[in-house]
Amino acid sequence: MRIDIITIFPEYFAPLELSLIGKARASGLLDIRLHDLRSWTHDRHNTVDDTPFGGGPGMVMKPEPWGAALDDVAGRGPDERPPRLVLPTPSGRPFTQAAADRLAGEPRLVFACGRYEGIDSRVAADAALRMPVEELSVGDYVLNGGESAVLVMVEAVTRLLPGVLGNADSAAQDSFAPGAMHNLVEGPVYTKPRVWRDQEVPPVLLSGDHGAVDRWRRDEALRKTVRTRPDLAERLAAEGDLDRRDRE
Ligand SMILES: NC(=O)c1ccno1
Repeated sequence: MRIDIITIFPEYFAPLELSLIGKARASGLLDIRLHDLRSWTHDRHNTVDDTPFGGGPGMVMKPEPWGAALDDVAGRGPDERPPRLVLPTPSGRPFTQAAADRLAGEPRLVFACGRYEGIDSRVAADAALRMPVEELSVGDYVLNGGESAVLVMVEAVTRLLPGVLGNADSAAQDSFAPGAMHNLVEGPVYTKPRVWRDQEVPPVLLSGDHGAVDRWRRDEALRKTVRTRPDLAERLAAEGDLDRRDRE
């Protein structure tokens, strides 16, 4: 997968040199390219923003640098599939595990990091003439810019690519993963020592009975989901999963 990130703060993405994503880039599994939006400005101050039409506080990112940057970065050959453009914004559709799974199937993603009050809305409309465009939100809160949201999305998406996680099975057992963990969050996990500060590891985990361990883990995931995510528990109940799983 190739990922292009356009931002006025390329240094924000230093963490993508670390850990599993860093290793995937070094191995060629993942091609992440950073682009400084100011490279597409031509004035002395490398201006990327201006006051909003209609008045109001803050500044809006100018369309010209974004248009030129996307023309260059998201440009493609006549027989190449266009990349998918992702715009992180509080006003976007929720970025969920399902969205991460879907985006992990894309050969190319371009992330546009807005700042200030956002990017002139004509940029997304213009880009949509040439490529699929998605506005996605990592949560119902506002950040100072899209960079933190893109770090979150890039990590959630790229960890699903074959070969990035050490153990391919672990993603399937994560909270929200499609299949057995759909609408479920993970329950508790334990490692050595068996007793720590008078807390003992649940004996079933030491039993060697894999069926019993699987059932215990599912029950604990259900309990955790009911306790911390009643919204998901409602969905499970509506799908009849909660009752069926409860009985198992
Ligand atoms: N909630 C978000 O995804 C976001 C992006 C930029 N600011 O907030």
